Amino acid sequence: MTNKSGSTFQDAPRTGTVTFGEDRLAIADITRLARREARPVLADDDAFTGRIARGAAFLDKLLDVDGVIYGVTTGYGDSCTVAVPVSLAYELPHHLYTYHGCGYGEVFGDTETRAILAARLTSLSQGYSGVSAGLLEQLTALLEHDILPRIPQEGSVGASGDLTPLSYVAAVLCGEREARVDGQPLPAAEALARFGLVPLKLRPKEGLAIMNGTAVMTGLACLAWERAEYLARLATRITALAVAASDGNPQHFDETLFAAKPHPGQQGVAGWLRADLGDNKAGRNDHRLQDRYSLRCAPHVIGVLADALPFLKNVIENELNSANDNPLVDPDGERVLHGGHFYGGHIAFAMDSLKNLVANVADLLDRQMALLVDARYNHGLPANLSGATGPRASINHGLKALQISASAWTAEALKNTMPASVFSRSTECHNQDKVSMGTIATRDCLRVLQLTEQVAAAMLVTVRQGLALRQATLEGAMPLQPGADAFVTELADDIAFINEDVALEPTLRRLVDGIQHQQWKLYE
Ligand SMILES: N[C@@H](Cc1ccc(O)cc1)C(=O)O
Repeated sequence: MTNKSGSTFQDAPRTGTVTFGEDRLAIADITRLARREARPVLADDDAFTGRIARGAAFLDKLLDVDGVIYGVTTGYGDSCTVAVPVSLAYELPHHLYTYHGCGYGEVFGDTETRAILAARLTSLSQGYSGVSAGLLEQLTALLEHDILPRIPQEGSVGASGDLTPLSYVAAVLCGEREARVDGQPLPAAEALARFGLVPLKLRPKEGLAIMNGTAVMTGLACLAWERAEYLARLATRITALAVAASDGNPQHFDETLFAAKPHPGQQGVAGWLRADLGDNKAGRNDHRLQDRYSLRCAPHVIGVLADALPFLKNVIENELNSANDNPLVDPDGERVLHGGHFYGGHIAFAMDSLKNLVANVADLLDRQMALLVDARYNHGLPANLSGATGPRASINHGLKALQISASAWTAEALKNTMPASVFSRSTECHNQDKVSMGTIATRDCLRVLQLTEQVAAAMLVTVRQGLALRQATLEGAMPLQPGADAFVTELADDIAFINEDVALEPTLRRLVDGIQHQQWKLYE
């Protein structure tokens, strides 16, 4: 049985809440909301509601005295020199989301769209955007009722915020454009009405507040980080099984060896490998004194990712909990602060880095697979890990095509590591003459993650097959520690041993789904 998103995993019940406007939110808060595992709640303490009310009231007061406020009584961006009479200021937000309705490309999926909404709500709840409580409530209601704006993925330069994609959020809040409810496309006004919601009439500055920020790249970065973190653990488990299947040398992960190189993440990966393979002090040099790099140096590849993750988490969470808007409205000092907090440079850096780290893991696993399927390097296993014997061996090709696919996925992942942030284009009449391209970096990163998860799925099939063959035909695989051993038993139940050629696509899809749902508990 598959659910709406085509996954065999049942959606988890919504337990617990995530409160906006209270404490600093974490990546996990956004991803729980994105998977609909938690309910969104707005803080209702006096400190929060008072601050929001003061910000909106201060803007009203400024308008009353006819002050010049960027984006409220002026045009947008380079058009900030154009004065807008107060009588038209109320129409301006509507124009902003309307002329930004020029997105294109694939539409973001449900999980992504929820992450984007949650990230925008986190930022606006900092109380620096001068928005009304009503806007925050409507945004919360979209998340609560799962009314998902249809957001095309392309058209943001990631500085000036994710203006164009976020214009689709602004429009839906106002009952315009299209939303998805329960997977069905609906005109936004109908979607709102279904839940008794009334379209917003944006107050001056509220269009900018919704759109002039980094919520698309930041929400997606939360999802990317979580997937990368799981992948680091999965790639380590796969490496352990690749060592066992190829009768490699676990001594490469010796504790004293790694104590001599003090990168904590790398040491952690080596520790996980020892937890799977045992603390093999004796060393096993039956075939070669030293395994090839894709096995021997696995902690040096996966470990870079492991070492970067805590740093990247902090960067992403700082952006998440920022007022990434312009101008900021300080409700207490009663000042309008003009700056460039919509600039997504930190997320651009984080995602350009993460996609590089993840693609290196794809490359590592692809190389491990190349060793395992090749009878010249796999220490006694059949070519292509084919399980067929006797005359039938001649017509069976085992994992030959799977390896070709894994190579293609790896190549595509590596190709997507080109940094996006260095492709800044001066745009918008040279007002936005330096931009982050953080949203492109993030979309690249998600693509690289998908491809790497596919390579990992191919490797799960490979190690399952390789271990079974070693068990059956040779003197047996090296003993595994309980965690890894239980994992292999589960894999063997899940993936049929391949005697005769079989079309593996359904198996791969099931495994990728499992990876994306973190099916296996790893090193917890
Ligand atoms: N991000 C710009 C605002 C902007 C808004 C809409 C645009 O179309 C262009 C620019 C700023 O705050 O300076």
